[in-house]
Amino acid sequence: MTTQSLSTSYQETIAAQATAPGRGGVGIIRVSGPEARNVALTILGKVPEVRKAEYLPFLDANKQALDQGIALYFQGPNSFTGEDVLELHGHGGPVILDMLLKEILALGKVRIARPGEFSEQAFLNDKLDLTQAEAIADLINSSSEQAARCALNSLQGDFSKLIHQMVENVIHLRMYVEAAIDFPEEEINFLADEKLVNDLKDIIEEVTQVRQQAQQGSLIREGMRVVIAGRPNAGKSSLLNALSGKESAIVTDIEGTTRDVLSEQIHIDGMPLHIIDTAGLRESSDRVEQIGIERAWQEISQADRVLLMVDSSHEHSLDPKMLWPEFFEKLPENIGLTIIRNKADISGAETGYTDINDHQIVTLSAKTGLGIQELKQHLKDIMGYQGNTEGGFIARRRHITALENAHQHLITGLEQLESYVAGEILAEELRLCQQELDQITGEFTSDDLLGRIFSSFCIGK
Ligand SMILES: Nc1nc2c(c(=O)[nH]1)N(C=O)[C@@H](CNc1ccc(C(=O)N[C@@H](CCC(=O)O)C(=O)O)cc1)CN2
Ligand SMILES: Nc1nc2c(ncn2[C@@H]2O[C@H](COP(=O)(O)OP(=O)(O)OP(=O)(O)O)[C@@H](O)[C@H]2O)c(=O)[nH]1
Ligand SMILES: [K+]
Repeated sequence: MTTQSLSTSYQETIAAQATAPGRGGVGIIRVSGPEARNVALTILGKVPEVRKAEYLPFLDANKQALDQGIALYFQGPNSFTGEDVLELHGHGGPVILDMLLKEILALGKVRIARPGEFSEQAFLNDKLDLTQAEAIADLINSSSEQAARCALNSLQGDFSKLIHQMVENVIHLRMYVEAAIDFPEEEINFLADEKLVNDLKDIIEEVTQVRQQAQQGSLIREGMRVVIAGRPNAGKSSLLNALSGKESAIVTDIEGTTRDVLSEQIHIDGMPLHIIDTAGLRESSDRVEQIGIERAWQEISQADRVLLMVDSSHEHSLDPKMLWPEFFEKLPENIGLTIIRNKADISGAETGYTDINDHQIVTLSAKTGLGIQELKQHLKDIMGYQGNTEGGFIARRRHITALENAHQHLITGLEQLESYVAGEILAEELRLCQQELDQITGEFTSDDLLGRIFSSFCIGK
């Protein structure tokens, strides 16, 4: 871990195609860094007026026109990256754009950008913090309108603001506690002050709330993994089809139809879900089916939720331990389970949601669609999905982990304070808490982390 205050500006100039590869109406080559000016002088014969679109030929080394396009010039630090930026908006054909990029690289002072490097420059030049840079990638990759709106909220700084607020409060407490330690005669009085305990509890509450919001944000970004498991012919593939609204999986009355894992991404009122259909679980001597069953268990162990599907016209128990003891024993403890009682149309069971002895049960018919709506509602409920993006922001696993760690440091600090009036330990826990929060925005990071984040961006971003 290293603390970063990289105010040093980039020495290198980078270039890449900013628009997606392939044919398009317009294609953009972006150049960022100290050489952007010289590139403009060579390719355009002039440096365009700042932020004013100019229509002019793009020239090769022999002053021959390669394309006739629009150029935009931004003067650092007033640009996306904080460096001088030249944008060449040409005709969007792969050959033309390649020729243009080659011409720029041939000048010898510009190299091709790594994936995410423009955004990395922006981060290193303090144009964006880390959550905002991540939000750009999430905005581009978002698979629903909800996700896009939340990513934009993050990009505009909503998430960062919450983090900064918490950091500020932690710093305030640290100053108080450290002052107390510095005056040993007063220390006990200082630390025994009820206000300190209350302030600490307030911050814990704040972190808890932001963590919940972040969980929503991560759910919106990634989607919950819901695995449908059960015996052959329970109707698992039929349920996948009913939820996805298409005939993704083969449905037959032959047991063991599904042999491999099938996955569909769907949205319920904007909540993204990965629905995973698995091979029916049973003893089998068929090698292919056995592998399918192994894969089913792998999926189950990685699920956010398992839907255990049973045929309600055959199985009457509502208690999974009775219903299927072997399944229940093998199910990892931390994975939530909902029992789906299918084929209500023939069993006559009443459709809808019930919970009995802590077991959550949805009765439905995958064939007729009765009860599907209630299942969707149930899935929203268990994820605490609200469906509005007002103030929502996108979040990643790493943010949640940092918030969890920050929370843990506060809890430990509070315990130490309440049980032992241990000022030194509290001060240390507060310092570690701040460090965790600072990692979220990137005020405190490692090169390793930055590398991992930016390298997952697309090229030209
Ligand atoms: N043509 C083009 N469109 C684009 C981008 C781009 O780089 N080029 N963007 C790339 O992702 C996004 C927009 N992001 C941008 C962010 C900052 C600045 C910029 O010039 N910032 C200056 C001035 C700010 C101001 O006037 O408010 C600055 O920060 O000082 C430009 C684009 C989406 N559309
Ligand atoms: N009556 C009725 N039949 C259903 C219902 N759901 C599924 N079925 C039938 O049950 C049979 C098995 O359905 P599938 O969806 O293939 O079952 P599965 O659990 O995926 O089966 P495997 O792939 O063999 O594990 C088919 O004949 C379906 O038409 C339902 O709600 N009501
Ligand atoms: K089947």
